[in-house]
Amino acid sequence: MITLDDVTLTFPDGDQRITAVDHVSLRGDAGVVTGITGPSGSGKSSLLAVAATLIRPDSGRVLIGDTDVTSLTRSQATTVRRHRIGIVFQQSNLLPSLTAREQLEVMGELGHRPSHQQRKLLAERADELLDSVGLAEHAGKRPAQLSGGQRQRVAIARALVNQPEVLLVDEPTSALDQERGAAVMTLIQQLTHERDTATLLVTHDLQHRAALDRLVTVVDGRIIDHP
Ligand SMILES: Nc1ncnc2c1ncn2[C@@H]1O[C@H](COP(=O)(O)OP(=O)(O)OP(=O)(O)O)[C@@H](O)[C@H]1O
Repeated sequence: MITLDDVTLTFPDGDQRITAVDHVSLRGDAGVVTGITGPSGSGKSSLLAVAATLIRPDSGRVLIGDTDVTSLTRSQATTVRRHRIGIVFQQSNLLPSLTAREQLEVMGELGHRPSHQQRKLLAERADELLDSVGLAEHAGKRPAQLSGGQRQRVAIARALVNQPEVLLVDEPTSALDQERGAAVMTLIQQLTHERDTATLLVTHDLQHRAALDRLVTVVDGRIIDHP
């Protein structure tokens, strides 16, 4: 579960400050895709960056499970981010020289040197995840050999390799056509249900509304409805 509790985030804007997130409280439950929508500039990505511990809010708290990540040091927050949060950005941000399997293995090895046994388990998990995103046969391919939709699937699998409780996804379909976009959204919903992740998914277009279990709308940094 992820909880944002009365979070406010401002950015400098000349000699003033602009409020990107304005007293937002939001809970993402395990096994639920919570969609966050709203107009351009309304603060969706800022909200996600705070949830990801990438930006510390001016005030308010972010809890991952029971851990208040806003009170952690930068290095403690990095550890939480690596182990408990998976992040998928608009562009898949894959490393060009690595195969699909290696993208996942590298993520699993970040920050520690795995034993032989751990490496073996990681390779198994990478294969299992690539299978679950429909890419078992493409595990040995590099990003340039994959389509946009396949690259986004690798990015989703990579985000799940450390078995995170929280999955944060920013506009996953923006580089995809409608059909591939729909397939990626359905996949995220299916993995959220199967793996019990608390998924927050930012999207400005609602043609894939069916793949969201819940939807909140942000306008001018505030959540305006909580259906
Ligand atoms: N690094 C930054 N420095 C200054 N202002 C910023 C920064 N990032 C975002 N903002 C401002 O904060 C507000 C919210 O931006 P944000 O990117 O979170 O909106 P968004 O809803 O994700 O927009 P979009 O749908 O266009 O991606 C905007 O007014 C934006 O200009």
